[in-house]
Amino acid sequence: MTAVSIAGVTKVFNAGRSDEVTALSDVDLTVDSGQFVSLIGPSGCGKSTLLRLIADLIEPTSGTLTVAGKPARQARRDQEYGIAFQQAGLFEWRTVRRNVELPLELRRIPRQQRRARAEEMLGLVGLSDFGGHYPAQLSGGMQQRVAIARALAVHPPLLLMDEPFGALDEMTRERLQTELLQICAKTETSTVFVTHSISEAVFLSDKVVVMSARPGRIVATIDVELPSRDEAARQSTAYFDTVTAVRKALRS
Ligand SMILES: Nc1ncnc2c1ncn2[C@@H]1O[C@H](COP(=O)(O)OP(=O)(O)OP(=O)(O)O)[C@@H](O)[C@H]1O
Repeated sequence: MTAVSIAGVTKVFNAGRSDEVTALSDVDLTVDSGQFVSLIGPSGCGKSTLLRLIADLIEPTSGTLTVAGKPARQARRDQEYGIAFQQAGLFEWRTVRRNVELPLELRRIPRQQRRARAEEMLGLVGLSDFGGHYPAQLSGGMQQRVAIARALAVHPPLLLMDEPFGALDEMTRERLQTELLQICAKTETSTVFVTHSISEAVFLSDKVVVMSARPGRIVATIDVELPSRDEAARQSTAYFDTVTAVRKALRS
């Protein structure tokens, strides 16, 4: 099964005006079911634009884009994906539990079921004891885990993440990377992940998509084959070789 299929997608902002920008030009990309794919590239190369197109937050100027085999618009209606951005984007006046319940409320899932699902998700991200807290009472890393729990609450087959760990310190970031991989494996979720970090992209991904700017294009797609996805993998030759390959692709 294909989680995301993008063919010949171009996105022009402000077409016909003096501030016209071709953010993406003729992009092809396939994300297979269960795959973890990272998008990496210089600032302004269209990573977030591509993610927003998949999420149907904006429309392509040309080309086709399907999510779970459906047009992006239909996939959004069917809540085929969850989204987590760099800012956790939690509602400060809602408890952690009620933040996670929000997408279920929007789906009109009965209260008891909502509560049970929220507890399950909080367990998954290691925050079972914090359901009654408010976001301001949590650290940045914990808030990010709540955002991931919320994105996964409707059990979406696809997770879209835009630099979700960008604001965190290195240690927290590495811990969350390992947790995210475990969660994705457990829930069989496909993921499209935007990052500026080569090491993060390589550690997390089955496939790293390298982009260039003006206009945004895919310049290389690098498959990642690591012996494992635990801390030991960060010391493996395959890991260092792949980091070098991504760095070279970014430089060219
Ligand atoms: N709503 C918009 N209106 C006009 N131009 C836009 C809009 N959104 C993005 N752009 C332009 O499209 C290009 C790609 O932007 P995008 O945010 O996708 O890049 P990015 O790779 O995610 O960058 P960064 O790494 O800095 O977050 C940029 O030149 C940006 O100025």
